[in-house]
Amino acid sequence: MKLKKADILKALEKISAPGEGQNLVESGAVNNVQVFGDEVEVDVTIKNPSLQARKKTEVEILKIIHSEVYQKAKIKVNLKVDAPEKPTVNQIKGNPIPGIQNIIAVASGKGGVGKSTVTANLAVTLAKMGFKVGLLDTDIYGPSIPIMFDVAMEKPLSINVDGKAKMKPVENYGVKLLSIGFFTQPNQAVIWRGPMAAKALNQMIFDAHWGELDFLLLDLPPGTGDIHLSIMQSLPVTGAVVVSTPQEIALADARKGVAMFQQEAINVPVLGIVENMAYFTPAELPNNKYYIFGQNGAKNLAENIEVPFLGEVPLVQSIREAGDVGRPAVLQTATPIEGAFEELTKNVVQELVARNTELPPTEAIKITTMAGCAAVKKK
Ligand SMILES: Nc1ncnc2c1ncn2[C@@H]1O[C@H](COP(=O)(O)OP(=O)(O)OP(=O)(O)O)[C@@H](O)[C@H]1O
Repeated sequence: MKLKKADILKALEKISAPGEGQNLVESGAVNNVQVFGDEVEVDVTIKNPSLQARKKTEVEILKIIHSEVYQKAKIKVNLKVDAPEKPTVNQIKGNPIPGIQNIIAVASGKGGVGKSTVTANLAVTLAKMGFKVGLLDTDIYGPSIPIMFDVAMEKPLSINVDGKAKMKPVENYGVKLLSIGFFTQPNQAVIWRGPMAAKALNQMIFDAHWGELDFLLLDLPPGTGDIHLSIMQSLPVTGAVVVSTPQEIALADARKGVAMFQQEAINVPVLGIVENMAYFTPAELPNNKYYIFGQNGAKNLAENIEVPFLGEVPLVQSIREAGDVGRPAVLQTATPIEGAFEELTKNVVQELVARNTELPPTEAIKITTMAGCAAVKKK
């Protein structure tokens, strides 16, 4: 028997395209029908990639041609799937905090690599550039921001905002600060259970009067634990910065830190990796570099896992001293340290701008130009 293409197409009109309101022919799913005597070949492309949809479409095509056109037709179905690409942009999660434009989480896999030191100097550099900056120390295990900003003895005041009692961040060096350390005794070992810590953090985020901020930096606890998850879930984190030393064991943990942000459930864009303690420079021999923890480790890691490398910070005694006395090192102007942090901060802002242009505008992302960034203008 000689089959007719028109009859086949008419029969195929009785099948609906999976996941679409139209039939297979109307929707354009049928790309081609070829007929050779009693043989039929149907090329069809559907949008639903599930195995069930593919099987169902194929079986329906066979059935309808057999029942409506010719029972003994020899049918070949070439089925392709053209699923719409998943949006590659990252989603902003959590409730936006009114007035806060960008939230940057600073993380490290391993403890003690200088995450708080980098966060503090990044915050002060952004403030020096003219941005409005807040820093939330979420490190429940060892909150060091109050010491690094010389405000360890201060307590946030309660103020009345629109009839509600709100916590007023402590301020120093142009940076608004809240830390879990303000609510614990210095000598007391606080054992936070996940939900308790999450509650305390939520209060510091949502019951605080941060006002207008261009950037809220989050100093995260080291590692990749529960607390990280609850922060990522309750806050629209714009991007993450991962700090590592060039040392092998720190790098292995930094890799995990990056992977945590990139997990599908978290999906926070990684702005890049910072190499802290990249080399040691003695004050009396400023041109000598000693690669105590190895050379370019974090830089190579960044290249390897294809995330931006944001910059390197040397291991310098004055950075440690500045942290201990509560005056971040970048406050000493015209030093190589100030220069290194300016370069780093400029790169962070640049990556943030790039990331914000790729995302649909939301309350959480508004910085779209480098205007106001003094370090950028200088270059
Ligand atoms: N580039 C640097 N040069 C000299 N000392 C540094 C440098 N970076 C950090 N330090 C010092 O190393 C110690 C650890 O730094 P920091 O507390 O910032 O690390 P961390 O990763 O935040 O630690 P934690 O795991 O406790 O959160 C501090 O004494 C700090 O002053």
